[in-house]
Parts: sequence; structure tokens; C-alpha cells
Amino acid sequence: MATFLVRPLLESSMATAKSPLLLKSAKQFFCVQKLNFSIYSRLYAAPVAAKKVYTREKPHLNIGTIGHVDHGKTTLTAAITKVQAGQNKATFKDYADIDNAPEEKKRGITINAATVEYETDVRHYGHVDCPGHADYIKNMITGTTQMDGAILVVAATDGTMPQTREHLLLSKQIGIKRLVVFVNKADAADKEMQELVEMEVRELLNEFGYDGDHTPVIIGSALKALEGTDDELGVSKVKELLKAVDEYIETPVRELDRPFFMAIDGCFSIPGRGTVVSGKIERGVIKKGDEVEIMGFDKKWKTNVTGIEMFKKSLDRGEAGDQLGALVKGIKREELRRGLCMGKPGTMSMHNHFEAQVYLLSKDEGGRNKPVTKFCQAITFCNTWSQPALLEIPDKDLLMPGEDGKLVFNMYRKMVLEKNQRFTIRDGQVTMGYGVVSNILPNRDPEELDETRKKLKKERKAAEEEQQE
Ligand SMILES: Nc1nc2c(ncn2[C@@H]2O[C@H](COP(=O)(O)OP(=O)(O)OP(=O)(O)O)[C@@H](O)[C@H]2O)c(=O)[nH]1
Ligand SMILES: [Mg+2]
Repeated sequence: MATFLVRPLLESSMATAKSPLLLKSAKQFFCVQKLNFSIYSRLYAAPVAAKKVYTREKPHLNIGTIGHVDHGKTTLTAAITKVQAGQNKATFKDYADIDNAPEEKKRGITINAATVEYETDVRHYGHVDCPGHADYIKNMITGTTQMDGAILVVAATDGTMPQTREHLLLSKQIGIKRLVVFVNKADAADKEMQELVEMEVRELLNEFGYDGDHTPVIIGSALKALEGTDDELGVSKVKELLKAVDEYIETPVRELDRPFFMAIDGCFSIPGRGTVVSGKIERGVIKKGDEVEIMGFDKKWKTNVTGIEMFKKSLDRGEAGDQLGALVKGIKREELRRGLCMGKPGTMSMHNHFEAQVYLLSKDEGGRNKPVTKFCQAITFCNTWSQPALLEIPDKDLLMPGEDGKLVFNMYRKMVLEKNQRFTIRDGQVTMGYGVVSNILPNRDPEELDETRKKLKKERKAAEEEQQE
């Protein structure tokens, strides 16, 4: 997928590069930036950004505006581009440009989202704004635009509202570590009201596990900034907001610095040499001779990588983004299979029981028309593995297509999993929805699970028979 996404970008940036030197730096740029191709594909395909190919030493972050309907998320997004455009750090996007966002169809799920880009003195940002609540939910759960941080917009005229809570809960669930708050519409609320809303937001942040006491809260007016009418409440507050975003939201950890991890997508046997596993390195670096662990389907092995190959050439070192084959010592080809994961020893763990925040696709989006009921079965697809799972719904009886909610997954085999990991749920040939792991639960005995399921089935049958009588 990476190659697929990057190639058009490279070409688009090369088309704008005027000399061989520029061409080389564009190429180098794309070779170095193995962090998140999907983000780059959105940003650098844009003609404006392509011209700025040479100033991308700044760290890149993906952020977005979240918050209750009508609190001013789109107005603020437009205002930010306007203020930054004044300093030659963005192209101004007016409200209509952003609100008429193109549909996101990359994963076969329709999300309306606008990504705008701007720079500050220290960073380059991709900023996503969704036109409606449902789009926010889908965007956050499916990770179509994975946010490293977010700007929570709360109107001073309303205070915190149900969707403020819902977006905050989701932010926490999907692993957004820090937020910055913009208390908007300060022009339409008096000082007392503004202070009350600030207190309320800080409390709410604490409630959801954020640091409410230290999170920057900026009180201003996006509309005034966009209109350029009240500098004190408008433009200067937007500048203050961006400064807070620069300082408070942390740069995500570079994937190269993280422990080595690769999901295995194939296993081969090379006569006279041994077993080779192939896959794309998700993060970290692997060197010839390194000790690794291979895990999944309830089993694990410890071994050494004795050789690395890419494009039929041998390498001493592979790094995040590389699609390679690794020769592993002392394990037979028949013992291994696609779906296992290979990583730095001690950094992976296997689980069969976890809780996830899930979005179920509606029928129109290609989902099912049947709801999820207690202990219904589905297949979980994650990295290169898939596993059947029994689903539980902790706080409801049903989860309908088009709805989001919490589900508990019980799998028959223990697989490599971690918090914040995204996965797909399928039923036969249909994609039912997407989820993100919010909590790893203690491993369950599959037999005990099967017993519970059988008992439940019996109870259901008995209830049905009773009804018929
Ligand atoms: N008085 C005042 N009105 C504002 C301000 N910011 C936004 N508005 C108005 O609030 C309304 C909603 O603003 P939007 O930016 O569309 O809000 P939103 O959060 O993007 O709304 P959804 O995308 O529908 O959730 C519009 O009429 C804006 O003009 C502000 O600072 N002051
Ligand atoms: Mg909007």
C-alpha cells in the first residue's frame, strides 16, 4: 500500500521540481519520510504543498477540530488558515471550501472530511475538519486521519454539550494524548460565562483522564478572526491557540525509534539456508544477527535473524516501511504461518479478550442490515491475521448498523494485540465495521467461553419456544 500511495506523490512533486537537485531532494524526502504515508499522500498531493517540498524539515503533525455541533469548528479551521496565510504559512481556505469537503472513499467507507494544511514557525500541520457528528465518529474510529492531537472547540454561549463529551471519550479511547481547548464565541458571551465554561471544560477533561489543570484553554472568537474585525478576540487569540498547540501537543514518536515490529505476511523455505518470513516493517529497525520473538495463534518462539533481503538483495539493516524477507534461525517453515508477528523480544504480547470502540457500517455503507447481538460471531482482521471472535455488548442489548459503541471481543486463539490498535470486523464476505482496541482484558479460557455461549444459546431457544407456546 505504501508504494502505491507514495508513487503518485513522488511524481506530482517531481513534476513541480525544476532542477535535478530539487528532484533529488524530493526523492530523498520521500525516502526518509516513512512515518505515515497516508498523511503525506493527502498533504503533498496538493499543488501548494508540492512547491514547499524543500521546507519540510519541520516535524509534521496531524490534528483536527473536535466538539459539539455548531460550536465553530469549521469557522475556526478557516480562521487558522487565514491567520497563517497572512504570514505566508498557509493558503487561505474559506468556510465554504472546508465545509464542502470531498468524500473520503479510501476504505470503502464514506467520510466527509476536509484536510487543510498550514505551518507554524516550528511545525507543519495537517488539520482535519468534518462537517457533521457522524463523520467525526467514523473518522476517529476508522483512523482515516489519525490525529496526533486535537483542538476541542466549545462555544462560550453553550458550554460543554453531549457531543463535546462523546468526542472527548473517543479521543481518549483512540489514544489522543493531549488536547488544546478553544472556548469560542467569546464575542457573544460575557466574562462570567466565559470563565464558567472554562471551569466546566477543565472539569470534563479531568473526568476523561486528561490533565484539565494544565491543558491550555484559549478564549476567543473564530468568527472575529475570520472577519478580521476584533483583533484582540480574533486574530491574536488564534495565534495564541497555535502557540499552545505547538507547545502542548507533543510530536509523535518517530516509528524508527520504536521497538522493531513486523506482521508476517508470508513464510518460505530456502533449501540449504532455512526459513524466511516476509512482511512490512511497521516500526523500528532490524539488523542482521538481532534476536527477535515471533508470536501468535497461542504460540511463541525466540530466534535470531541471520539474513535480511529486499528486492533480492541482501541488507544489513531493514527499517520501518521496508518490505523484506528475514531469514530466521532454527524454525521450520511448517511451524510458521501468515498472521504471526515478529518483534523485539519482550515488546509484544498475546491476548484473546479485549474491549474495543467500534463503528458498525450502515447498509448503505456496505455493512449488514442485521444488528450485533450478544455472543454473535464475527471475524476480526488485524495486521495480517484474522480470528473468529464472539462479541459481547457491555452496555446495551443490540448495536445497530450505523451506530458506534463498545464491544467486547472473545477470540479462540491468543493473538498479538495492543491498545489503540485498529482492526476490521467482517461477517462472511461483508465488512461489518471498524474498531480500535480500547482495553486489553484478562485472557479467557476458550472452553469456558464456549460453555457460556452454548448456555446462552439454550436459554434463547427455550425463550423462543416459550413464546411460541
Ligand atoms: N458569534 C459568533 N458566532 C460564531 C463564532 N464562530 C462561529 N460562529 C457561528 O456559529 C455557527 C456554527 O459555526 P460552524 O463553524 O459551522 O460550526 P461547526 O462546529 O463547524 O458546526 P458543525 O460542523 O455543523 O458541527 C455559524 O453560524 C458561525 O458563523 C464566533 O466566534 N462568534
Ligand atoms: Mg463544521
